[in-house]
Amino acid sequence: MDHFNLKDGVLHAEDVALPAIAEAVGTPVYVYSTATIERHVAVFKAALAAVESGPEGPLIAFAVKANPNRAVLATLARAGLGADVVSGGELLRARAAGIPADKIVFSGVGKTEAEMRLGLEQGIFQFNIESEPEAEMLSEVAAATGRRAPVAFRINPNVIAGTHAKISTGGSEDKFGVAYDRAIAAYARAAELPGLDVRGVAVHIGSQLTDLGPSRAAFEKIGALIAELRAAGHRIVTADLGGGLGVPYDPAKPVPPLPDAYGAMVREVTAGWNTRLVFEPGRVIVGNAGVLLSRVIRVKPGVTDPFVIVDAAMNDLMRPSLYDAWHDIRAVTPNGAAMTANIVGPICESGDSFAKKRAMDAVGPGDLVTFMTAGAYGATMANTYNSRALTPEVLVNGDQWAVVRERQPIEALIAADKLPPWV
Ligand SMILES: Cc1ncc(COP(=O)(O)O)c(C=O)c1O
Ligand SMILES: N[C@@H](CCCC[NH3+])C(=O)O
Repeated sequence: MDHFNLKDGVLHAEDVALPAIAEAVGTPVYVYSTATIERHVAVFKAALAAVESGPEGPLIAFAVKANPNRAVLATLARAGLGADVVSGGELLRARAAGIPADKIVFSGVGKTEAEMRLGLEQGIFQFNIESEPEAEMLSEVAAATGRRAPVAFRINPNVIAGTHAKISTGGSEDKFGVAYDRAIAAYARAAELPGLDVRGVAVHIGSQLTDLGPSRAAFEKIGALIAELRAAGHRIVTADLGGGLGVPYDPAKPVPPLPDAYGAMVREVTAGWNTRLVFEPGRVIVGNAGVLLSRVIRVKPGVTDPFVIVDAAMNDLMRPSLYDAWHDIRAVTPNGAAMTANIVGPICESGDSFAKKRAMDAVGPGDLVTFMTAGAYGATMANTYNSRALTPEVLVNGDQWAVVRERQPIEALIAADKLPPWV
């Protein structure tokens, strides 16, 4: 359940009519619902209420990459969430939004020395490191300042997640994590490094997972590894199970497992682990909490189906062109009629297409449409291709709303380029 519903024939975000936002801010614009975000946090927390996770309970570290808007992060901070970050930039954003450093996990295969130093200075909860060379570098950086970095190795369990290849991370040919078979040797070496406090394991096999089987298989392997590591004398006190839970995009497809089912599976698999569990949900918290609101520029006849040309494009929402992802498309003021159309943006790429032969509400020039389930990996993946300024973002809360990122002025985009003296 989200909070985007028709009221008196007009699509609302909570109690705010979307045309009011479009009038005031222009289109395209991302619109997020506070109530949906808060509801998803509550549902996710409740789903994990019964897992064994030591006296402090699980650490739920929101995957900042899914939606790094500072107002969104501040909303999550208020709800008690930590953050999973993959760059110094994300770390600083999370801190700027009020997320305490001791609730921050730093993931990613390519942390630089500067990023390691930043994490150490901030006093983050844990570095999830992804290779032996990274362990060596982090140890050196930490030891140079007399610190010991709290560390978990991210393990690549060689489990195929069954999601889109571009968002699958747990196969042995993927760049992520230390190969399961190398784990024992990696921990043994890392335990000798002066700058590390190796105290955990981590795993994340992919995103938009619609079947719990692969996650279960990966977690079972992690459980076996924890036992092996302890037998080898390592102190393992944290287990980070990553993110990845899918959300419904296409109403015609089966609904992915709900957080409750995920929580029950985790509870069963992790019973007796005697670790503090960490979770890194992204999409499941914010995916259905956002829409991209856009206006139809014109409708162009096609050979079979018309092209509905909207003012949003692949630079604003990359998912359809990158992953052939489905986003439901709704009219903001549906008139009861239906149409089959190709929904495209104005960019000069054939790939700038949101949907082909889509059966949807009938719309015409000037009408508003929404791309649903755009709260995760939407605005954050936007770019300025075709010199299109970055899209603004709006956060709704009941009957209030605020611009939480202004539309980038085109002048700012142009001014960012500097001319060398010879032109
Ligand atoms: C290490 C890590 N943690 C968490 C996430 C969040 O994933 P999701 O948004 O699918 O929950 C990702 C992205 O796949 C990730 O790479
Ligand atoms: N960007 C992807 C998810 C990537 C997850 C990153 N580890 C998407 O939109 O589905």
